[in-house]
Amino acid sequence: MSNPLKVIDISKPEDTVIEDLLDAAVNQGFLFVDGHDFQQAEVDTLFDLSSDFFTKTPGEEKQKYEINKNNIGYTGFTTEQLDPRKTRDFKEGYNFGFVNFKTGEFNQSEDRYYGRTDIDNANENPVPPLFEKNSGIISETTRKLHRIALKILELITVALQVEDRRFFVDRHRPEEPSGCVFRMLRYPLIREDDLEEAKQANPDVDPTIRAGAHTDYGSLTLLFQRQGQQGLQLQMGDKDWVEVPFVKSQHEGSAPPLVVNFGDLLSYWTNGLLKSTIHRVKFSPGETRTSDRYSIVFFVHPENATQLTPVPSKLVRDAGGGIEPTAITALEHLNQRLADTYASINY
Ligand SMILES: O=C(O)CCC(=O)C(=O)O
Ligand SMILES: [Fe+2]
Repeated sequence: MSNPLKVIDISKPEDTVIEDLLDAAVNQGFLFVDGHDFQQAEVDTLFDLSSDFFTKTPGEEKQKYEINKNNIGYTGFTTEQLDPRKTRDFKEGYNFGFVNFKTGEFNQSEDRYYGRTDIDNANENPVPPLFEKNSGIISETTRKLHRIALKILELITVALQVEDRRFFVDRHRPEEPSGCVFRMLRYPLIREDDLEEAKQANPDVDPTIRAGAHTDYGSLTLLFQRQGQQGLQLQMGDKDWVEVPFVKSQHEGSAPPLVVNFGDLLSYWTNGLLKSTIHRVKFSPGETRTSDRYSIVFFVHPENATQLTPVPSKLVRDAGGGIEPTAITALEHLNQRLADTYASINY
């Protein structure tokens, strides 16, 4: 499969990568990022952990950790609907949230996360025992992903010719409350749901679509996929759907490049200059896939209180054409999008 996306190596000197980064952000909204410091063995361990959780935990046990108002927990096969016009997504996921990226603590209680107390109430966002047992690698992974995200954001700041190169970094501080979520996802090979019923209600239902067409909400999304488990597709330009291939790292022993895309918030913040591209997950009919698709995703958001007034850059100003979008906070932006997606959960 040919690769329609750029691959940038963030371990290379800054001035050799920023042009490609900006070009990808402005024209495609997606790219591959190599030169992160994840080893293949490390990422294999994470995927093994994810498959252990999804395939070895009984359904009723998973329900005990069902997604809550903090966007933390397990989403089963009927919870999420990324494209509201279509059937529900046939996939399952587990969201880790309320992470302090300085200490690596995750699923903290609300009071502790917001700094109202030092005491953690572990029952509020309970961690399944398998993840509790492996909390070390989960913490390390989230911290590392956050550092990589900051590096990419700093490169974008330079590419956008913003005077203060820490503009985004200062608004994504690791220990401040934000909408950041670390997520494990599984799309089973065979779908077992009431598709017939869904088809009768809506003849447009396509059983091969596993995550409906959508854009991401935050600033950046970083994703690991596995060889032989493709399925992510993008809507770019006037082309129909473009497949994201699997590509290998240029670094010996390293995990594959991260798939990185820009979310609605960053697009809003840059007057639409950076693209938040529509994507979905689809299994091709009749393909010779032999395993489920697993992905590991990190959704990056700025600190909740961040005011989304346009980024101070001439490129951003020009993109706005003199029109200033309404200044809302990052939290307001996120809440609006979450309310649309989880229509069945009351906030
Ligand atoms: O699993 C994937 O490849 C894509 C997931 C995704 O787009 C999402 O969860 O927002
Ligand atoms: Fe997405």
